Amino acid sequence: MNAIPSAPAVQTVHVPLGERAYDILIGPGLIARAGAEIASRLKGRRAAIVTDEHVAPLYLEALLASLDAAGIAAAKVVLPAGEKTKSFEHLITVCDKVLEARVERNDCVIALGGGVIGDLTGFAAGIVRRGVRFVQVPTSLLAQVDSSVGGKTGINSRHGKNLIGVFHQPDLVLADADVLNTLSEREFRAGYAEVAKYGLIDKPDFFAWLEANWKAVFAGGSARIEAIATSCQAKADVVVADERENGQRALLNLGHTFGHALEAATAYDSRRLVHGEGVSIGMVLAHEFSARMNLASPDDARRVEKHLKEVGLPTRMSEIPGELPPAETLMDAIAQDKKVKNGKLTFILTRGIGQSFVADDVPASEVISFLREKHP
Ligand SMILES: NC(=O)c1ccc[n+]([C@@H]2O[C@H](COP(=O)([O-])OP(=O)(O)OC[C@H]3O[C@@H](n4cnc5c(N)ncnc54)[C@H](O)[C@@H]3O)[C@@H](O)[C@H]2O)c1
Ligand SMILES: O=C(O)C(=O)C[C@@H](O)[C@H](O)[C@H](O)COP(=O)(O)O
Ligand SMILES: [Zn+2]
Repeated sequence: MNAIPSAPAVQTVHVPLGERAYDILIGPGLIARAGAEIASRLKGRRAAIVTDEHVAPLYLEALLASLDAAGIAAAKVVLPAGEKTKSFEHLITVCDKVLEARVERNDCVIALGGGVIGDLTGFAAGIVRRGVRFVQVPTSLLAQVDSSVGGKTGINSRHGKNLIGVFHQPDLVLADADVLNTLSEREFRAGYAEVAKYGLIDKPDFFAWLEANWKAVFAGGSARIEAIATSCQAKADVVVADERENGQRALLNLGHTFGHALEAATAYDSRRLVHGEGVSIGMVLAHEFSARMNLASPDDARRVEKHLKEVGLPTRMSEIPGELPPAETLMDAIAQDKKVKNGKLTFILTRGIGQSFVADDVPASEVISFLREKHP
């Protein structure tokens, strides 16, 4: 990693996916520029903005004004905030609103919000008229570093997390760093778990840089933009190599097999657990499980836990408020994971910091006895 640059400026990460290629712009003032950026890239002059009730009062007017100034007429839909919004009920609302607004294939649907709004809106954009243009304006750290990039969209099912959805790449991502100033500390930390994830997958230098510079990242300014851009570049590289997760894209799931099971076990109740917190606990579990399988040193798991704890993230299942179901129920959720092939479990395991790999055919018996140990 480089030293922290002095002045925050807009950085561009290009995602070279052939006819689905797009830019991710990261920096200050991008909501004010959104209309101009969209108008210069897309032919349509109509849009539908989807946002949530926390983000709407903060940024919707500014986005509408920017679109209006660029000659783009926009409809809007404001949904409840939180993970439970990733549901069929709200998908229907968004699809109806987009159709009512006569958004055509060359027009666009804009997600203004965190990963919940991005995943839901991207799914709607992928299925209305069999696919309309899609612009991500991510407003949470998690959405800026992860969910707005790569084209995974979807909703949750009673059978588990993100089980219904499509791949639908955005045409543009506008990550306005200024908006992170209104994000709660808890949500900022949750997004940070996904930032740390990139270091733990295959960027040990980035992880070490985060250990040294996390306070500057939390404080804002250039270090934050640097961390967001590094994360987006890391994700873009993986997505370009394996857009539809036939192999190595599964690395981006580090910590998620356990994390998603915990989200399902807490009924997607954000008072108990949010996605990034589940990923934080899941990444520690993945490192501990790797040590238990004699793949990595227990010191690596301790180092990961130390850093995540230091920034204030939960690292243990016991930190989740309220009762958790037994290990067997967590296993049921894990068995519904999309990485399961022919009934065999796939986990992202590690040989050390920044040395993650995709492990097919992980014995369920090992996982259940590990879970029983961790959650007696
Ligand atoms: N598609 C992908 O590749 C991908 C990647 C990672 C996570 N995800 C999904 O993303 C979701 C989590 O996203 P999230 O952490 O952004 O959650 P979220 O969308 O629920 O946002 C977190 C909270 O912050 C609020 N908020 C967002 N931006 C704000 C701002 N600027 N100021 C004040 N409040 C703001 C929201 O209203 C919400 O209450 C999960 O559903 C997860 O599965 C998807
Ligand atoms: O983009 C990906 O690929 C990821 O796995 C990123 C994850 O951080 C994200 O939570 C994603 O939604 C998980 O996907 P899923 O396929 O496990 O539902
Ligand atoms: Zn995630």
